[in-house]
Amino acid sequence: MTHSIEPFTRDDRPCLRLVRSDGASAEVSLHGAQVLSWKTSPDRERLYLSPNASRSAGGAIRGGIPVVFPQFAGRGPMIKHGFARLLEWQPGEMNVEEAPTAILELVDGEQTWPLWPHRFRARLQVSLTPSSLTVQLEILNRGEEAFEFTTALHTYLRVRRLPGVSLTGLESHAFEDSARGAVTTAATHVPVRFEGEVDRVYPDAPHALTLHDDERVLGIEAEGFRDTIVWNPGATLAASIGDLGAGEHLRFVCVESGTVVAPVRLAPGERWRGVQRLSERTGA
Ligand SMILES: O=P(O)(O)OC[C@H]1O[C@H](O)[C@H](O)[C@@H](O)[C@@H]1O
Repeated sequence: MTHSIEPFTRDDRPCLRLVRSDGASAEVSLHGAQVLSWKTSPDRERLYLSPNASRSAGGAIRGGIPVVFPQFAGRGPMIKHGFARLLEWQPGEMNVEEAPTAILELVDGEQTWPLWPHRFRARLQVSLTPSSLTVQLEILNRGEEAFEFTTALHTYLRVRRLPGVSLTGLESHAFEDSARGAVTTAATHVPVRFEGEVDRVYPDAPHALTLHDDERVLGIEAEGFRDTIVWNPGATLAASIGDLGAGEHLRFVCVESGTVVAPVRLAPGERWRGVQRLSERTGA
């Protein structure tokens, strides 16, 4: 069997399914260019998608890999996390030769100008490499004035047992604690664990992290992105979020590669690229 990329519909939304000859697969929605599923084998889903995720045309989808652009969270005047996750992207080039690779694009237009008066092209490239998923976001300034943006790949990683989950690689780094008024907090010198709400921004964070979920191990590498965001809403907040629900916080952690503290500035004609790579290391 060879690799393939096929269109299909999920919850009334046009999507692409990438399949590797070794059985790995990924699904990407044109809505938001959002990766909704990554399976390293047919029965091994690695991403979390909420069973209560919005199915409405213009809504944000809770789970997978939302593309946050051109504003992270409330760090600016725009709607939370910007508009990229709310709009329909266009399918671009596809390649199934070495690794199934799909490109989706969003360019500025009447929908974006009222929100952000800049001329840009965003391109998301999703590649299904052996035991790994590589997602690259490229932003081009196609206008005549410089602009600034913040951005992130807001990855929801599925976990089997939240109390058995730890994230290593950030132990010696201070962070902004968004769950406690963004107060700067000294390095903890222990792996991140998820007991209650965790909402942290690690500025200029290391670019190789490891998520342990009991015996399962996942590598998270970033290039081009400066910061790392770690989020789990905890029980109380999860229960109050309509498209999550009681108990859903037990099924994921977000480990986000972003540039959110100091915005990226692009001169006319300039491009910026950020990559997040998820790699299955070991475990059943
Ligand atoms: O609910 P959303 O708009 O998708 O945002 C979900 C979360 O995104 C990031 O991880 C932020 O750090 C959190 O503060 C936020 O709650």
